[in-house]
Amino acid sequence: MSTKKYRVGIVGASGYTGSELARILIHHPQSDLVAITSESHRGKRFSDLHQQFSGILDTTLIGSDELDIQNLDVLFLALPHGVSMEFVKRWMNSGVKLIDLSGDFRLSSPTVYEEWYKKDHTFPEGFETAVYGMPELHAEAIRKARLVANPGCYPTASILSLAPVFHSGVAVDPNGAIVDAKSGTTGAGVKASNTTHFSNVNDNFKAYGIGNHRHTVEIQEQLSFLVKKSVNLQFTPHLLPVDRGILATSYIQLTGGMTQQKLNALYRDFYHDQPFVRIRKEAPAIKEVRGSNFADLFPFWDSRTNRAIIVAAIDNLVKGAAGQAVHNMNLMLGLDESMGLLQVPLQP
Ligand SMILES: NC(=O)C1=CN([C@@H]2O[C@H](COP(=O)(O)OP(=O)(O)OC[C@H]3O[C@@H](n4cnc5c(N)ncnc54)[C@H](OP(=O)(O)O)[C@@H]3O)[C@@H](O)[C@H]2O)C=CC1
Ligand SMILES: CC(=O)N[C@@H](CCC(=O)OP(=O)(O)O)C(=O)O
Repeated sequence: MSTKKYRVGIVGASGYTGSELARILIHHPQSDLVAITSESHRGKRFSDLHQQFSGILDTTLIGSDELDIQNLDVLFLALPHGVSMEFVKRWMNSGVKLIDLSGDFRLSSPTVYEEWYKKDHTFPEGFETAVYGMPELHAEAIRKARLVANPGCYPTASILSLAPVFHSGVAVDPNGAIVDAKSGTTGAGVKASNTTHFSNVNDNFKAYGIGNHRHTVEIQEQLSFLVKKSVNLQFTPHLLPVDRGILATSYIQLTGGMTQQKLNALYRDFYHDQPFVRIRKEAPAIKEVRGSNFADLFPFWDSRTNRAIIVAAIDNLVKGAAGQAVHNMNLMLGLDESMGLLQVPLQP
């Protein structure tokens, strides 16, 4: 078995997913983290910015204009949407494998993007090449991809929850599904804002983006792709007073004839060869996946209302972002898909 080291770079080092990528990649046996960029902190050391890396990763940050792109095998873009597309445009034909953590290339077309993100797309050509990076659904395409659009954190929890039932065709009305999701504040990025201000988050809990959050269309499109017809669903996010974690509870109306045993079998069969989806016997808690790449699912059949209720827990920064991105890298490089990603969750 080859033990070749692949040369890897991260753009956007000062952000949360940039730091989480570094945390995973430094222990990845076949990655060599050779370049980390920061526009706002170039010249500083990575560990000056993220002090938990002191003595572990003291690499000097460079500007993205200083990157020796020809010298890299893989480049992660951990940038805000709207910013990332310019970098994809610049490096699309450089030969480097690009993994974009933003939402810039996740949707089916620039038109859908502009409708939901309320901004112009400056690199529409990228949509022809981009592959939606959810390994549980698109592993074959990801293996051949030059540009992977890494999924959003809420869509990761939501799509994994709904896919087995939608794929089996037992939902009464695929348009009637409801996803009620809650996220920790790191989902909003490193920049302080009124929303993430301590006094507004601590001892508090609120819904936002009701009826119009951009992740609604991302979830709908992936499920539509799976069932080969248009899907409309209800998605409501909430902000939790915790650092990390997403807990999503999904409701799908079924006809009778379902049992708890059959529902469990549906989920176990759909994910039987997936290393990071764990089908649980009880509802998972966010601390049971914290710091790990696992997505824990609990399918529950409510015979009283004929509803399947699926509770999902992920770490938004790992399975919802950096971990899933490294999983995509493994597939793109033809490596064991779980390489460097089998950390045990940090509990308590
Ligand atoms: N946080 C999460 O849970 C998840 C995030 N994502 C997506 O991943 C991407 C990165 O997220 P995250 O790490 O949380 O974001 P952050 O806001 O924490 O970090 C983004 C970084 O991008 C760099 N940057 C470069 N140009 C700009 C610019 N014009 N404006 C602002 N920042 C800029 C900055 O780093 P520097 O100055 O060092 O270059 C900044 O720290 C986003 O697209 C996000 O939507 C996806 C799933 C989950
Ligand atoms: C808690 C929180 O604010 N979460 C973010 C989504 C997280 C994310 O990064 O999603 P994208 O990659 O699709 O932008 C939000 O609701 O906007």
